[in-house]
Amino acid sequence: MTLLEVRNLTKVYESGFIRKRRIIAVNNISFDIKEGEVVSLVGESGSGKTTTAKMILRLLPPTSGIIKFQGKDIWRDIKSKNELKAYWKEVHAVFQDPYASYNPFYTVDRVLNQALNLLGIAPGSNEGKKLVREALSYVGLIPEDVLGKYPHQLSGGQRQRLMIARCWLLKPKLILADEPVSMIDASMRGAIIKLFMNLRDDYKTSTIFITHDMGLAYYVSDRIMVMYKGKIVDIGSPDEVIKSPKHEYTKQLLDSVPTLYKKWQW
Ligand SMILES: Nc1ncnc2c1ncn2[C@@H]1O[C@H](COP(=O)(O)OP(=O)(O)OP(=O)(O)O)[C@@H](O)[C@H]1O
Repeated sequence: MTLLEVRNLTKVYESGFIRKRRIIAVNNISFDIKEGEVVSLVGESGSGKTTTAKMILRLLPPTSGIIKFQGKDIWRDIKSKNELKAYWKEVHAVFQDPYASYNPFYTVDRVLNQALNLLGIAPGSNEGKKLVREALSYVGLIPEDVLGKYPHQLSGGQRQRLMIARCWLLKPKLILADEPVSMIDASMRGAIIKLFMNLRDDYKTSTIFITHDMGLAYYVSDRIMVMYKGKIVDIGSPDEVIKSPKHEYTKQLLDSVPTLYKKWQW
């Protein structure tokens, strides 16, 4: 089943008052994401990946084009704050820097409590406490190690695990993960990626992985989309993209990945 449809999506940024400068960050891209599918959006810095994610997350309006989630045009049909909240429960973001997702003045419990509130469950209730314990256990965290702590008291890996625990509570249909392991200790990366795979296997959660790392994309994705200067220049299964890349840029990306054929260690 198709979950997300992106059609002819374009974003043009304009800057400057007197001499207007136009940057075509995303240039007429179209793709679908199916239920339970893990798709990587791979490209160099400035290729338009984050701009694409922000439009899908309904944080940034497109210049033109349509984004449909479960058949609903997210920019036309979502009108009220409540509808937007419901959308963000279904389409959830996990960002590159887990520290930025936390408010330094509050303990980390808040990110889980906010999720419980979204679900209409009181955080202090027995059900709320039980769910938090289950969520932490799902991501391999011991409650006593993290609850009541401030974000700076946890490691980057622990902070990102907590963001995935939040996903476990909300059970979104689609996760947009923007470079989710690039700021995490190399030894921890495989374990964090595995948690996204577990969500896919256990709950059919679809994921869009935004990354510049073709090696990572190869091992985690059902499909890879290569983005270059705002356009999707290659799209297909990892083997298709790697064995018969269509665009010169994809070939260059592949040349720069010497460890691609080394299996990821989970
Ligand atoms: N708010 C903005 N105003 C003007 N130009 C912008 C803005 N945000 C992004 N851009 C430009 O749009 C283009 C695409 O940027 P975007 O952040 O989407 O790329 P990216 O592939 O996500 O890069 P990175 O991997 O570095 O995050 C770049 O040329 C960038 O400079």
